[in-house]
Amino acid sequence: RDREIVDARVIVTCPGRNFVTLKIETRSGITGLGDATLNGRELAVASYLQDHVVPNLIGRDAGRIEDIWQFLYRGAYWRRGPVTMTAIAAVDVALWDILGKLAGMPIYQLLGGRSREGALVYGHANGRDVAEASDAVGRFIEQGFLAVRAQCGVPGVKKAYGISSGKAYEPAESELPLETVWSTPQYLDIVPQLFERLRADHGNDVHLLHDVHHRLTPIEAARLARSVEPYRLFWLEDATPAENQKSFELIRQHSTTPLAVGEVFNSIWDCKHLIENQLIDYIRTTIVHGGGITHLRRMADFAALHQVRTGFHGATDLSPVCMGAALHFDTWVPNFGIQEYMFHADETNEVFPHDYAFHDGRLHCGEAPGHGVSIDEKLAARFPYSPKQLPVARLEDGTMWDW
Ligand SMILES: O=NC(=O)[C@@H](O)[C@H](O)[C@H](O)CO
Ligand SMILES: [Co+2]
Repeated sequence: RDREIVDARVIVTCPGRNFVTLKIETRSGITGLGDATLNGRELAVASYLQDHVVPNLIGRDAGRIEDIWQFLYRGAYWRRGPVTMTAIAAVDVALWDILGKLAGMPIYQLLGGRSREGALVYGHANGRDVAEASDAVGRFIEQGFLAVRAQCGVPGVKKAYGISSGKAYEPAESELPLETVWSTPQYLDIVPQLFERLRADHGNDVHLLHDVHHRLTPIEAARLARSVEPYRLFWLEDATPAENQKSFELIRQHSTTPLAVGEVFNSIWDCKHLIENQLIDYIRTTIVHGGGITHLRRMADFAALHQVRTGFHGATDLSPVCMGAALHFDTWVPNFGIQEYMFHADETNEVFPHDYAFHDGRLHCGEAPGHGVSIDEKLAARFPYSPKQLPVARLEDGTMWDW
């Protein structure tokens, strides 16, 4: 009876950017938190939880994590999709958090214990041109990062993905989507120049990553992957949209550049073909959008069978609650690859006190029971939701493209 769920509340707050958080409370007073943030579609998940999931939670045993996952996945009837799986993830992570507090153990211990000291992370360096991007990479190396993602502006393209020139990068910056214009030919020319310069300026030891962000066709992606081979990237991410998982065969045929994909996936079915045919090297699907710890454990174990490693998405639109849970997962998972780490805004960190910490190029989860992240609800209430959507991209002739 102590573990009976007596309350579950959805908290929408905007400290620096919008976040949706689910707080589940048990009869014993122990509470758990789950991130439910879906950038640009936050209120859809808030309503899915508030109106359709929470009524199903009251009265259940918080310890029945798997059964609640199966109930919410199969019981929704309309299976999968980012809204459903983000809502399920929020419940799942909150229940793992409660279990940790009941057991007096950090979540990594519940999963099977520590497999490493800290999670290798990569930071986001960007610049309007190659020189500015190289300076930004240098600053991350000075901060102790062992891995850095580098993005640079594309001549003739305003507001290309990933370019914030200095301030923190927050793509969902307008109430309705910002329309950007995209040019592939210019991009295919500048990226190899960027990495040639980065290797010349910073040497071969630092791990360098790049995010194509879905903007190439498979053969263009194959060409880019081959053209950056001399610079030995840690990975080339989202090289082409992956609804057609087979399209990655074309990239694989032409290059040994490691490939990462999956931040927009929400279940194992989105990447089963990619993984079992070893078309990728890292799976990016993360806990908040991929159905929580319960489902990500299945995905990671399946990936391990095919020597595919994890590379969790970790942008600022995934809250510290997700980062906390992700780091416990990263600490346990045997086939760990790397963890994306963008700095949250100060207000975000104040609303979500946490015990993870960065040092020696790695993020270290804390030892607190559960995932170690809490929420200051009074402070959260001072940041009302502010409608924001992600940009869109069109080609120069107006054709709708991928951002
Ligand atoms: O690899 N990281 C990314 O691609 C992110 O910057 C995504 O554009 C945002 O999280 C979308 O909300
Ligand atoms: Co990405």
